Amino acid sequence: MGKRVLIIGLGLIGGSLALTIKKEHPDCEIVGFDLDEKARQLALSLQVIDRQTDDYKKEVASAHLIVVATPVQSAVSILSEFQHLTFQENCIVTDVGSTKKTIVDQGRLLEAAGVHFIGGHPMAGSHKSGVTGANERLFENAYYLLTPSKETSASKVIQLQNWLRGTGAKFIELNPDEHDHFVGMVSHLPHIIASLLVHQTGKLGQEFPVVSQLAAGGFRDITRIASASPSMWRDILLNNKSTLLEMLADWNSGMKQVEEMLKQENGEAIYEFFHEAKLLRDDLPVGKKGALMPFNDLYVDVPDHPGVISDVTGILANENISITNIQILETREDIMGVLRLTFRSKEDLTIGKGVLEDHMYDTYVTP
Ligand SMILES: NC(=O)c1ccc[n+]([C@@H]2O[C@H](COP(=O)([O-])OP(=O)(O)OC[C@H]3O[C@@H](n4cnc5c(N)ncnc54)[C@H](O)[C@@H]3O)[C@@H](O)[C@H]2O)c1
Ligand SMILES: O=C(O)C(=O)C[C@]1(C(=O)O)C=C[C@@H](O)C=C1
Repeated sequence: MGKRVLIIGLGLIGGSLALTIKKEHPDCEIVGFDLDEKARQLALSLQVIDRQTDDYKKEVASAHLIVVATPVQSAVSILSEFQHLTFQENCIVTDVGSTKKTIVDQGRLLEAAGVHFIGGHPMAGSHKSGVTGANERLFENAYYLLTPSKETSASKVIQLQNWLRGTGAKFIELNPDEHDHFVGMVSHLPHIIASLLVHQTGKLGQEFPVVSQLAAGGFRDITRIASASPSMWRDILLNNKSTLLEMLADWNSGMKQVEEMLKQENGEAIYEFFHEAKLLRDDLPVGKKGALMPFNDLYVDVPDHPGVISDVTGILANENISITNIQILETREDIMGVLRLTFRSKEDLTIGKGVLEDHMYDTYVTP
């Protein structure tokens, strides 16, 4: 009889992890629970899970791996309920929450009772939520952050990585404070900024509806994430409050400096502000594995006329090169647009770049 995995929270991340676990461990049984009955039924009919339960507490005792994949606040409550339950001796409990300190503090109480808890956070996702967006390749090449405590045995960490190896992610260990600080900077603060930008634009758009039509590639790129789940992000902010308050104070003082430069029409300072940002941004690890940049992406300038996308994909298909994602970054009438193609590997990217250039397309690895 194979092992049993219990996934609590059958949304984008829980569903995607269920798929990756099943891919690498086809003999295991994946049991799924979600508060929302529709999500449970959907996960079952999409074959993301093998079986659903409406009472996870009954399943805990027979599970070898338990993944809590709910929004952060619910994850903390579920872990606190776990204290009253009985687990198999070798069961590993993990989570996927975007903040770690409060969850790990709760998980540690379980460790004290002999349960192996290891906090986790795959640094990949989407602004989409729900099991319909589940994708077994979501975590490929991404960093998967783990926050074992000093007491967690190395063998348990390796066992968890083995369960999760189908993600194709790169594991990194951080302590929960480091995690919340670093991820606060590269994920949580940007989310607040993107959302405020949408609010400010929305206000202007109420008065001048044309504004929303003017919003082009730049606005779309910087605000895509504002379409994500509000309840997920409410929980993230509430669970990373002190870090984010410090970062917002820094942000406000940075904005004040920009305001001063502008009031004084200090062109030199404004130039330096943008120049330094450009150098820093250009120096980010493009092409290397990293939480900040997409991987194996090629940008292709394309004229905005019908058939161009099938021409590009056809050229690649003739060379047997698969693309894992294609995105149109900018489409303005009669003006050049940009396609972002994501390849499976660096080799595919290099060959794809070569053949597209042979067909007179302009391509770039950095946008
Ligand atoms: N979306 C991302 O980009 C991303 C990336 C990495 C980590 N995360 C983290 O993963 C977790 C899940 O995010 P998601 O994007 O999958 O969200 P989601 O909204 O797609 O799914 C969450 C699911 O949890 C269920 N749920 C809520 N409370 C529950 C409870 N008490 N018991 C059982 N089920 C419950 C919801 O019904 C929903 O189906 C969050 O903690 C989030 O911070 C998200
Ligand atoms: O790509 C996106 O849409 C995301 O917002 C993913 C993202 C991120 O900020 O990078 C969001 C939250 C998660 O905790 C991890 C990843």
